[in-house]
Amino acid sequence: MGSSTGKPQPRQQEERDQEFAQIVGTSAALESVLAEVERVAPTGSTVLILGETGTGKELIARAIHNVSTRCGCPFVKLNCAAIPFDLLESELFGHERGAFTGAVAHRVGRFEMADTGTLFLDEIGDLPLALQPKLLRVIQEQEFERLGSGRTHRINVRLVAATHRDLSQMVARNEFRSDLYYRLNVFPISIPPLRQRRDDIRELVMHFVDVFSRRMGKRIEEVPQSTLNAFAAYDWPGNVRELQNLVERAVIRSDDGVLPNPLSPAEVAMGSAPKLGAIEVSRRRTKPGALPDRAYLDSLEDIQRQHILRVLDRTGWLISGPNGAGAILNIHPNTLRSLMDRLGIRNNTSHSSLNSAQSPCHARSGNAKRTRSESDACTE
Ligand SMILES: Nc1ncnc2c1ncn2[C@@H]1O[C@H](COP(=O)(O)OP(=O)(O)OP(=O)(O)O)[C@@H](O)[C@H]1O
Repeated sequence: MGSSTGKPQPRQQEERDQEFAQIVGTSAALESVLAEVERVAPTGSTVLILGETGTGKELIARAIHNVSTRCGCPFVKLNCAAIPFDLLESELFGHERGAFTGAVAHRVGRFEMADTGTLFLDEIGDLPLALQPKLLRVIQEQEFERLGSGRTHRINVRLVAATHRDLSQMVARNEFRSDLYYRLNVFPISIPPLRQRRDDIRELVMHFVDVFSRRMGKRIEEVPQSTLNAFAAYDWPGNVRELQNLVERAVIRSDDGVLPNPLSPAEVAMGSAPKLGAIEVSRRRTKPGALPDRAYLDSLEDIQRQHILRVLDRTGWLISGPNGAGAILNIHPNTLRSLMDRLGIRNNTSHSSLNSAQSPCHARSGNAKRTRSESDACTE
């Protein structure tokens, strides 16, 4: 653990590195997240982890548990979005036999399973309003009753919750109870999206190349600069999970020891950062005065096409009206339509703008979070 007074000493640094061994990356943004983890872990306080899908919220929750005095006790996870409403209460608090139709035996809930340890409630923003007072009570009083029982159970559980939603906005819309929000928001930790910590990309790529090449028994001897440049310029809407999946795809595709660029043109168009990012990468690696590699210089049309596709993706392909792409791009809808025609942008799977069989919408949903099954709500 680092001291609270400044930089960790070498031994502390070594211990810290071991504790965070699974967390790859050395960007300043990630380092400051880890410093927050170190600060809060030993306190036992409730932590709220905020971040887009795939940024590593669960990894951070586990790190908080591992660095805390509860390490060695249970770490129990429940994904509130993965459990049907009717079953969620029983999952959390357990039930007695006969508590409801189908309750043929008594069942221990996640709070009891996590006793003395940590309960990680993922997607807390999806917790139904009806269950929120019960959760508030158990956080405040550390006691609850199983469904169908009047017996009160006392427990000692540290709660770590996570969400990709803006809970304060949900509170403003009366979709989330303010008292529960304040109780959860004791110590918020925000994990920045990968596009805001591009310094981590290279290390993550190397890490996952290592993981997948070992797993598949393949030798990857070279990760070309062009592949790294493509990764560095991409926007990563699915964050580290998406990067992990794309590296896996690239390792599967590699048959000559070289890691190919796994990003399809559709993915690049849908999720690319402003291409200046790529140019900057080239510039940084190019001798002063030399021109960046032409391969990374997009034509104006390419940039227009990518930007229009991104805006259309946001508006659900709505072109006119105050929420349409025309209004966002500040051009008349008819002008936008003719521009789309000229650039070959069409909203169907056969559009040819990207030379791809995949529609942009499909490309995006391919990157998006995989549907979680009930089995994701696992226990360790
Ligand atoms: N810094 C990192 N180093 C190594 N692996 C990482 C890192 N961040 C995330 N991952 C990996 O990326 C995947 C997604 O991470 P995780 O499940 O923790 O994200 P999440 O934010 O909880 O996602 P979701 O919101 O969809 O539940 C996991 O396989 C995790 O191990």
